[in-house]
Amino acid sequence: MNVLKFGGTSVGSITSIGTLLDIVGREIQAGEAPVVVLSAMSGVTNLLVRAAEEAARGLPVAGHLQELERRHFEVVKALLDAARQNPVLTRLKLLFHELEDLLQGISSLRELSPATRDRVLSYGERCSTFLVSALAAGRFPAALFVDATELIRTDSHFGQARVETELTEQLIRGFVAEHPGRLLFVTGFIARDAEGRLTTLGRGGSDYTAAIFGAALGAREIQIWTDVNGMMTADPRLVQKAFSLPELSYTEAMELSYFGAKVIYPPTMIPAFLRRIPIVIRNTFDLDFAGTTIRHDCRATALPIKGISSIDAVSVINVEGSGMVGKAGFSGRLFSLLAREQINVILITQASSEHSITFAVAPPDAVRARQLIGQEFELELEARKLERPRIEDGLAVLAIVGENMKQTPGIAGKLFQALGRNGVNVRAIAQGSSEYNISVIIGHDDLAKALNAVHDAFFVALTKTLHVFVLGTGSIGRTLLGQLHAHQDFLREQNGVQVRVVGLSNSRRMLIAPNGIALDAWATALDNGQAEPANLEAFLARMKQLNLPNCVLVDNTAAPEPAEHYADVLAHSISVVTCNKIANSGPYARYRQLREAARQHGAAFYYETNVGAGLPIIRTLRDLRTSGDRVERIEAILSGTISYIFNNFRGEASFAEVVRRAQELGYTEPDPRDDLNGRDFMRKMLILARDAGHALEPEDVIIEPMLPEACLAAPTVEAFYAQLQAHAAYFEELKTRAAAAGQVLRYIGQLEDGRARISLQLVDEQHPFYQLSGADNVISFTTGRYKERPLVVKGPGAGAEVTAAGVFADLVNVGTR
Ligand SMILES: NC(=O)C1=CN([C@@H]2O[C@H](COP(=O)(O)OP(=O)(O)OC[C@H]3O[C@@H](n4cnc5c(N)ncnc54)[C@H](O)[C@@H]3O)[C@@H](O)[C@H]2O)C=CC1
Ligand SMILES: N[C@@H](CC=O)C(=O)O
Ligand code: NA
Repeated sequence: MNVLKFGGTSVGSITSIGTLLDIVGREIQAGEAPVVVLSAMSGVTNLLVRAAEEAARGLPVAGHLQELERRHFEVVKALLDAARQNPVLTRLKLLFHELEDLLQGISSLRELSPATRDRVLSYGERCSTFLVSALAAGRFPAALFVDATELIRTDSHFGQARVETELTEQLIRGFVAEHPGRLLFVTGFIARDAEGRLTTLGRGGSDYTAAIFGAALGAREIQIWTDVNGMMTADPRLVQKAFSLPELSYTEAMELSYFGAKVIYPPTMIPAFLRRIPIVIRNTFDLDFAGTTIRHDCRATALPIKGISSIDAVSVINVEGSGMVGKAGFSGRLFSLLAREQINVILITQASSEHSITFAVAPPDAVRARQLIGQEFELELEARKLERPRIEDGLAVLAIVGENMKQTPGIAGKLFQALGRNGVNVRAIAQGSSEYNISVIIGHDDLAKALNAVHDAFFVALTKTLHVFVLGTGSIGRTLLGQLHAHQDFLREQNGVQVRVVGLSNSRRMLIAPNGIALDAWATALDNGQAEPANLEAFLARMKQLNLPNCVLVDNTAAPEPAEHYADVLAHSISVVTCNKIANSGPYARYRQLREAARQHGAAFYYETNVGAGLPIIRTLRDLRTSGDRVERIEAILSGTISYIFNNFRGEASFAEVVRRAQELGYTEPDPRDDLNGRDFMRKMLILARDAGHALEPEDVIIEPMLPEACLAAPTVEAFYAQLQAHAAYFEELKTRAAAAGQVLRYIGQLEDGRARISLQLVDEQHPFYQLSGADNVISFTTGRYKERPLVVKGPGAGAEVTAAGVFADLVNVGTR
């Protein structure tokens, strides 16, 4: 035999009651008649609470009563033949009259005692259960309405009475024995004390009723029919990727439901646990969902945690002072006091110095708790052995739960890493010695971010979502967005990373869409009504305010403004990926500051494309140094543009024409003068020198210009081209001289003994830099280990495709680090 409990939404509407009766019918067909336990219709308990409270204040309650009647009568009229409606409506009317009298009494007395309140609330279950049993009788003649107050005996703790198990079980068994073959429809939530006064089992107590009946009757399983797909890995309203759990142990279910996941009322677990009866949570509105089963013999899973629960509002109280140190019984006094005053303590931590105790309570309890402590510990406070307790508000609890934690090291590490990398400050930590639960107190504003980041960290079989804000949709930005679009499926399947572009800006327009911008339609999206005029400050402020997990800013501009903000962005634990060289090649102090900010706040700062575009140069240099090698000398060609020019300055084409072609091919900086005057190369040499350990400033890099003075002085790009053309003879002469000597022109950077310089050189066939084509870069590292034959990286070092690919790789590295 099974016990089936249906929650408020399952008895809340004409359609759901139809489904409920089908589910009962299926059970009967499958074998035995179940015991059916019902909640009040959805919303009815709240309505009764309001009616009782308003009656106690002398307010009129007729409206509430009418609403109650309407909800129930509507179902009777829709689901019962006209001929059979009358007796049902009459009996319901009778119940409503009783309720009305009761409310009138409350109103005259202007008083609502807990006992009376319980009586008022009981009408919810009594009406719904009578109603459903009457509807069922047409289809199942064995249907019988059972008022659980006849069978469940409790103490007199109104509002949350404690069940007298032995007596209750006897009564239930006796009743069932007297009614063989009947299909019982039992009121949930309500019971009675020894004096015959009505009591209730606490909010959500209908689940408990089902478990009590299940345990008394030795049910095969207790089914809790609700409106969600069982217990989930996290609150699905906050974590989109939360998924339903197929199985849980009683302890896990208890831990998850104490914190937030209101799918099942925690005390329900106890009778089921004691008799080892599985509890199956099913969804009345999704019959295909197989359910979450809570049982003692769960199958082993590889996942170290089962779920993440949360309480979104708590206050923390800090009690500290020398008076506590080594004082046996101090915490006993403190917590007995709170228990006596019915203040529920959610979480406790005590430092091993015993100098302070921190505990969390629901915000409405905080001030009272502080007052009580003030009274109880008055002497200690006077004697300054205790500080006045401090209350901190605006906090939340996040807890990871799972029995597997016990056997798995590194769980706490993973939790704190996910929190740390997302800049979530942990205010207090508690781990039960049972190791089923690690709880942390964090800022309420960080809760959604923290839940998602922790969910991504533990449920790695799912994809990790990077929330990306992109600056710049020019040559590189546009190409990057195209590559991300083309490879998003592969990235998700192979790397477990999903890139969600949530912000996009160029110098004209910007758009922020927290659910993501379609990567095949970003250009039109930037032009449509949701987008707005660009404003870098507002863009970055919104990015910080959204506080999304695994967040990355990608800078594909050549502008100085974004670089001004990197340190602040990193300080918000938002990673930065950039192909813009400005931040790394400005003052050395800023170069240091960015690394420090990234390190301190767990963010990544990746800029592989700052040197040699997609070629692995920054990474190679870092690997050399982290593995203990010492860079003695760097020799490099790092301007793709100039490389292209010298490789193609042949035949008829003038120097100016070749420069123009380099620009058209996307090798140059947005302003090609930055390439030809050596500034772009200087930035790269400076970044390399710094990454190699030298604290150089921009002016320390010596640039031997390769252009005549007039070209360098050109005030505009067009004037620049005109000057190049005007100096055609100069460049021809350079070319002829080189050819005559069997040499080629190369613009080469060198770093040795901490000194960096860039110069125009003529090299012959013997030189390793002789053989280059296209926009090739080449870099040779002479190091302690690569001494005789240097380590050389060579290949295309400019161009939109290779650069965007380098940015892409950096982004994936943020996701998989
Ligand atoms: N072309 C190449 O081979 C390589 C380029 N890079 C770097 O890539 C970066 C971008 O180059 P391109 O795409 O060629 O430039 P681009 O001129 O084509 O595009 C720049 C984009 O940045 C936007 N922008 C400018 N200021 C902005 C601001 N304050 N806020 C938001 N957006 C802003 C512009 O509207 C434009 O969409 C440069 O920093 C360059 O040094 C790095 C390695 C190789
Ligand atoms: N304009 C640059 C592009 C790469 O940084 C170059 O020509 O090398
Ligand atoms: Na690179």
